[in-house]
This record gives sequence, structure tokens and C-alpha cells, in this order.
Amino acid sequence: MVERRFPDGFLWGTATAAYQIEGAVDEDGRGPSIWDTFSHTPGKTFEGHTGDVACDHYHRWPEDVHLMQQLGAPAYRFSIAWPRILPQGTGQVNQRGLDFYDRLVDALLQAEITPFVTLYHWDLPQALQDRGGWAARETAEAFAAYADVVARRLGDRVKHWITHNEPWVVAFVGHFLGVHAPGIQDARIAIQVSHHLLLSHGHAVPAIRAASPDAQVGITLNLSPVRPATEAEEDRLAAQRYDGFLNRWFLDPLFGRGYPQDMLATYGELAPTAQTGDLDAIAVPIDFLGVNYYTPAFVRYDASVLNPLKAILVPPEELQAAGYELTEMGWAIVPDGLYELLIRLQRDFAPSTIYITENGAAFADQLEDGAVRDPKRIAFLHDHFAAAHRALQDGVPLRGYFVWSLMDNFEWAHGYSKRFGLIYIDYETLERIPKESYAWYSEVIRANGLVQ
Ligand SMILES: N=[N+]=NCCCCNC(=O)[C@@H]1[C@H]2[C@H](O)[C@@H](O)[C@H](O)[C@@H](CO)[C@@H]12
Repeated sequence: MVERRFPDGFLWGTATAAYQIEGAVDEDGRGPSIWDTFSHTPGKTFEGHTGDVACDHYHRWPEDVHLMQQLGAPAYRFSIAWPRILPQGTGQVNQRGLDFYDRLVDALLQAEITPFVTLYHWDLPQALQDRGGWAARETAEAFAAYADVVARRLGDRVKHWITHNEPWVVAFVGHFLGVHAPGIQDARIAIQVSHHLLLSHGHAVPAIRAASPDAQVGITLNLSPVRPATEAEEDRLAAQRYDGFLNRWFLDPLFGRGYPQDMLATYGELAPTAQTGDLDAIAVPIDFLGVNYYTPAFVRYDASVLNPLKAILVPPEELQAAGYELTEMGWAIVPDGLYELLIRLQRDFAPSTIYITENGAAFADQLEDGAVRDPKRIAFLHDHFAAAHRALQDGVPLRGYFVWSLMDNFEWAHGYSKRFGLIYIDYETLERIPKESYAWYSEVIRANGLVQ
């Protein structure tokens, strides 16, 4: 008996990204991306892992589509590799790159799986990085031109488009922390990059709509509820600033309010350079907001003069000592954080539609006697699905949920050391082995809800 049933037509799905699963980095005319450069730079990734082969999805995609079909998920979110489409970032289009995604989309539709296409999931053509990358305003225009090329080819069959995946991570993990490509550590550049990413979104949306009639277009943000470490005033104010840094910096301009005044004041002369019309472009109406939720941000005041934010994340070991269970990423498992986030989004921004475009967890999965028992992942997903159901009951316009990830894959700086998949990948043989959570999720999809 289904206790927590989801609305009819709820879009259950799985999610992946090009550089994390495809491999075939030198095949069929693909050009290098900044992640090819970064992962081949000594010391940047776990044990020097690269995406050169990854899950070899570029060649094994028919088997992967079959696994999706067996799972029974009605939707699949994947990203298109810009360097396969425009190897130099602009100019000459690589038809063989377009052909790959054309075949994949046709196979998904044949399998009655709705494709959700992410246009940018971090693999910027290196040729554009050589011309300034996202720190250069021209890259925003190049992105809109790339979106136009892809939407013209696939827009008759792809009706759900996501311009960007997690611009916060691209800007601040890639250009401030420097632990992602292109590995820059400069606050001013990172803030300017966040502006150019949003601007590129604003210019891509009309291009997609023009080429893909009645398409639904949105953007995916990594968002978290922000919780102060203590009720002390300084921690509560730090949490407010961190909420501005992580959430409101992107949500406010996308929903037509311009950049948050408190953050412009906090950033001072680090604030981005914008041109007339930029904010209007960024505020172009979207059909849905994609939300990637993993864990809340637990924040405390930090007096360091080197930190304009004067707020830092509470370290994982403290969270563990406080009683939180952690995933292999060191992220606290807080299903209620998803409910809290969705209710806040509905209250403060009221998007017409929300999709959870990523939620999932890495655990220390072991292959034993040809099987992978992953009870922790089942519990994680169960509890987060229950939180999403509660939000639905409280009026949140949630229309779908994509589990990260369909299969184990290249986890960026962590390489292949972190496993998020519903399907285990044996990286020696590239064999796909569905984990117990795959069968469990298949049951949830068939019942369209949780049975206990
Ligand atoms: N310092 N630091 N960093 C904090 C980063 C938190 C947000 N990371 C994500 O959301 C990434 C998202 C990504 O889309 C996917 O490509 C990744 O594989 C998953 C799993 O990691 C998640």
C-alpha cells in the first residue's frame, strides 16, 4: 500500500554529466575542455584521475539507455559537452558531436524517457579559457551561440532545457577556492565570473526558445538552507551573509530583483562590473527552477580579515561530533533541509515549477559476490523523498526528482574515489552492476510513492 503517493505524472529521473561519464575525449572531433587540462595537471585530482575514459558512455550509451528503461524512470537529465559541438568554443560546428546527442535523444524517446538537457556542466572548451574563460564577457555571447546551435539541432525533440548547472560552484569552487577547473583563486574574478554566467543564461534563454518551440527552459542552482552554528548574534549574522553568498546572489537577479544590496555592500569594490541591460537579460522569465540539494550549510562567524564574508562552514568532524551522519563527501545527511529549502523557495521566490535536478549521496559501496548492497543510499533517498512529499503537501510546485547519479562516475577533484551511482561501475572492466538502491528506486517509480 502506497502511503506517500506523488502526483500523477511526477517525473522521476536520474542525472549525469558529460565529462563525468562519457570518456572518448579525443574522439569524433571533440576539442579539449578546461577539465581535460585541469585533470591532467599533476596534483589537481585524486591520484591523478582524469575523464579520459570515465564510464565510456560515449560508446556504451545503448546499454545505459537500456538500464534506464529497466529502471522505469520516465526522465533522464544529462549534459551536452560544448567541446564536442564547437571544439574551439566558437566558429566551426562539429557535426559528429551533434550526431552523438541526436542518436542519444532518439534512443531516449524510443524508450519513452523524457530528456532534460543541461547545456553547461563545467566542461568549458579550453580554447575559450585561453581567451579569458568565464572572466571574459565575450564568453557569455559564445555560450548563447552554442545554445543556439544545439537547440536548432535537438529543439524539435528536446523540450526541457537547463542552461547552467550550479553557477555558484563554477564561480567560487573554480575561481575562488581553485579546487575545480580552471583552478583560479581570486575573489574578484570569481564574482565577475558569477555575473557572466548569469548573463550568458539570460542571452541563451531567448535563443533556445526561438529554436525549440514550446520548450520549458530553466537553470539549475546548488542551494542549501543556511543554519547558524549557534544562536549567537555574530553567528546568525554570518549565516545571513552566507545565505546571500550561496543562495540570494543567484536567486535575486534571476527572479528580477537585481543583486542583493547586502552582498553588494559586503563585496564593496569586489562587486562585479555590469553593463546597462545586463540585469534585465538575467531576469528573463524561466519555466522552472532546477534545485540541486545535498546538505545544509552550517555557518559560524569568522573574524579573519582575509575573508570578506566573515563566515565559514562548520567542518564535517564537528558536525559528526554533534551527531550528524555524514556521507563519504563529509556532507551531513539532513533530509529536513530539503523540506526547509523548498518551503523557503516557495515563500520567497514562488517559482512556477521546481524540479529537484540532483539529490543523492556517496557511500563506501563494496562489490561482494557480484552484488552491491547499499542500505545507506536507500535510507538517504527514502528520507529525502519523504521530505519532498511533505513539501508537495504544503503546496510546493515540485514536478520531478532526478537522483544523482544514474551510475558511479568521475567525481571531479575526487576522481573515481566517490561513488554516487544507483549503478556500480567496475572501472577495471567498465561493467555496469545495478546496486540494491537501483531496484528499490524502480519500485518507488512503479508505485509512484513510498510504501512505508
Ligand atoms: N568546496 N566545496 N564545494 C561544495 C560543493 C557543493 C556542491 N557540489 C555539488 O553540488 C556537486 C553537484 C554537481 O552538479 C555534480 O556534477 C557532482 O557530481 C555532485 C556530487 O558532488 C554535486
